[in-house]
Amino acid sequence: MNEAYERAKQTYASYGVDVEKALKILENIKISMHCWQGDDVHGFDQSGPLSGGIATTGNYPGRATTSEELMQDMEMALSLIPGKHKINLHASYAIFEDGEIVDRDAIKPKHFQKWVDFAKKHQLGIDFNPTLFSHPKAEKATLSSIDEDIRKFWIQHCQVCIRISEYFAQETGQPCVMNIWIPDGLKDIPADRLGPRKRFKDSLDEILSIPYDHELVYVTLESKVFGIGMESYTVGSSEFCINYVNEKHLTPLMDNGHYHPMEYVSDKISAMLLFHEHLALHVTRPVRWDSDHVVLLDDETKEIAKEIIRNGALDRVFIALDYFDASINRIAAWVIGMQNMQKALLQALLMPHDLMKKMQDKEDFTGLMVLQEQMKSMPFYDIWQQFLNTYDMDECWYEEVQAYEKNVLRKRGV
Ligand SMILES: C[C@H](O)[C@H](O)[C@@H](O)C(=O)CO
Ligand SMILES: [Mn+2]
Repeated sequence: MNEAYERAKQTYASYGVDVEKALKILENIKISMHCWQGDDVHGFDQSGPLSGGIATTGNYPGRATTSEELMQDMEMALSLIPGKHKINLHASYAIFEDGEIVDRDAIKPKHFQKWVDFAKKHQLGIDFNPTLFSHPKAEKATLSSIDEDIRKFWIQHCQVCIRISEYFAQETGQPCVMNIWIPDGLKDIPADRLGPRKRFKDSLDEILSIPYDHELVYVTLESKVFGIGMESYTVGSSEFCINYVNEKHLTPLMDNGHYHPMEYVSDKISAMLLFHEHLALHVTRPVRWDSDHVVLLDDETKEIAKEIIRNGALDRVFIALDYFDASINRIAAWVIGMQNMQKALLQALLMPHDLMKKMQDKEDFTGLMVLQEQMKSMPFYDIWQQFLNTYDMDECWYEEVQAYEKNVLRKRGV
């Protein structure tokens, strides 16, 4: 018997919290792990620079440069993360064989068959993203382009991505969240804000005019307030995206790096849940701006988790991570972020939400503050250890990552 765990369980029980129930719920929560942390968002379909305001800093050795390496690294990371999850792919991670070169408007399910094999081997679901950046045709604008050929190219790209998303869902037996984000915008003050948004709307209408199984594919739309090179105006603003998903019954996607620094996604979740069946999240850590730092167990991550749990929205919120840090060991970056999301959810599951809500409703704000502060020094560590133990895991995972870095990553020569 684990005495520390049993004692901690009793401490939580004294607040009316059922620890075993919380652990059971956590076991079944899937978090979508983004493949692009492993190769600094390069992808396999082009060798040009990153674009669309996507930037990585750092040159930590061992970046994955092939699909084999990326899968090997993801496998390593997943072996250190408790539970069964999903992986999140971008279209730029298509795998071409025998010298085949296929542009993004013509990629097919077969170019992702190895990812499906990988997912099946590890019992993972797959989420997907059309890649509308880091491509010669994305230098200016994509779905809002004034150039009809370019706009059509990206419409076609998103349509083939819907087909690939259906394939993922059929093969894995789990729905695929397919997220559309465009980097279109302007560096300086626009003369016409309406035109590009009108073209973006028309493009989305055309993309979504193809039939697809709405039970298998959840199309989401991700807004952004600004980006590098589009500081003054983004076509896919929050208002645009929220209104569009409302009209078309799509799913909104909120990335917590995509708002003004004093705006919090945690505060937006309840409002979105009142009007949408589902909500998708990109959990990240914006340091002063959309810097996509590794997710920590910080206040906003914990608050996001609390909003999902206390509103009973686990089956309505798709949780994905979105960050890319090239300055530290990339496998550690995955493990830290994934485990922190799980820790935040577990902490939220271990809170007496009904009691707290009653206090708020009775306007007992002093009692509520006392209780909220007490929650911060609960014996969470012992519960987390118990969770790791059920998966034969412990806190010493970094030693395994260090050994992998020495034996595998450092031998790659990048
Ligand atoms: C790779 C990107 O993070 C992603 O496509 C998008 O979700 C984003 O957040 C752009 O800032
Ligand atoms: Mn994002």
